[in-house]
Amino acid sequence: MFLKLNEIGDKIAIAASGGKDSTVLAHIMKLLNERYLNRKIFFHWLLQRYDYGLDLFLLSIDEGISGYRDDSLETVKRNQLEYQLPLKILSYKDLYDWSMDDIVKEIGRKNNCTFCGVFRRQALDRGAVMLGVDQIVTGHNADDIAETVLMNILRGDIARLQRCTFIKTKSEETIPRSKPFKYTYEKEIVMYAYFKKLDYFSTECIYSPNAYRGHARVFLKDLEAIRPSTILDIIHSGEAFETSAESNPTNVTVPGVCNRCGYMSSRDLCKACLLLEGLNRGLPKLGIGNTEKLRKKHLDEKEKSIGEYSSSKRTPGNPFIQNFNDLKLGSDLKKPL
Ligand SMILES: Nc1ncnc2c1ncn2[C@@H]1O[C@H](COP(=O)(O)OP(=O)(O)OP(=O)(O)O)[C@@H](O)[C@H]1O
Repeated sequence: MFLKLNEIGDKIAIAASGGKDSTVLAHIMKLLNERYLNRKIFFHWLLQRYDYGLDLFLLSIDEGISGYRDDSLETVKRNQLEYQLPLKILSYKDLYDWSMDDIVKEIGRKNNCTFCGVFRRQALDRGAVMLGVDQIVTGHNADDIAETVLMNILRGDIARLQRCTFIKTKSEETIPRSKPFKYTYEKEIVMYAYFKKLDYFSTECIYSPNAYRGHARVFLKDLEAIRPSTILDIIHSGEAFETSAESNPTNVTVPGVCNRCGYMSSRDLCKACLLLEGLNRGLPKLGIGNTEKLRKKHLDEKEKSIGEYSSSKRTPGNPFIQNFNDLKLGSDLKKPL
């Protein structure tokens, strides 16, 4: 499985949160990569199977969640010493000027996971570019993927449903990501970590109790109690929806860059910049839910109020007359990579 996802000589960033999944992932990748120098010994062929020849890195994102991520990053640092792998840590505060603590203060505990997920995805991509890796691997397990399939069905998000079960992303515009634990149950990972006495951080995120994912998780656990194969059944159902870019235009992403941050995006303004724009303007709901509707509504309101505003007072630099098209030209929020 691991070898099929990677090629010998690949540079791989292991997305390390300090939790059980990514800790087990780092442990196993390190183990599979181990090189045995004494090749003349009798069981040479047996031992050589581990010699994957990958160039491994740990990549962690510090979302700025006091009492949670700071502690889990300490676990990552201990594992870095244990596994002797280079570690890169990037923080939301440095990349976006907002930590999750700041964001939650601004928007409350509803929808905060949307910000965290979008920012983390981009932060991991940015870290991967800095490290010059060919691929990112994450610790998503079978339970996580089944939850995602369920959530996409419940939200009617067909585009995501068609690609959420890919073991390796197929988009040409970003660094590929793979999920080697796609078919591994969470309980197997916990047992492995326990019996191998791995050092991992097991506290749930303090800002996620209200997340929609939590409801999908509870529902899934109830179903699993009735029918043990539920998790893999749901993944297989999700796979039945998988479509390639050739057969379905919704899966086609046009490679490009965000006009604001210059980072990879299939749209003029990437989702992270749209969310940031909302935060910086005191309109935190701007990038949540049906973005198109909100963009249009916001634009209409601006245009209406501009019409009521005396034209003599309008100046090109006046923020009052900025609309969303102006965002494409802006660079005030741009942070260097
Ligand atoms: N802050 C982070 N830094 C780096 N990678 C992360 C981070 N948060 C999540 N990931 C990656 O995404 C995967 C799934 O995220 P999830 O939120 O389920 O992680 P977790 O519960 O904090 O920890 P884990 O999945 O490692 O047990 C992780 O296994 C890890 O590979």
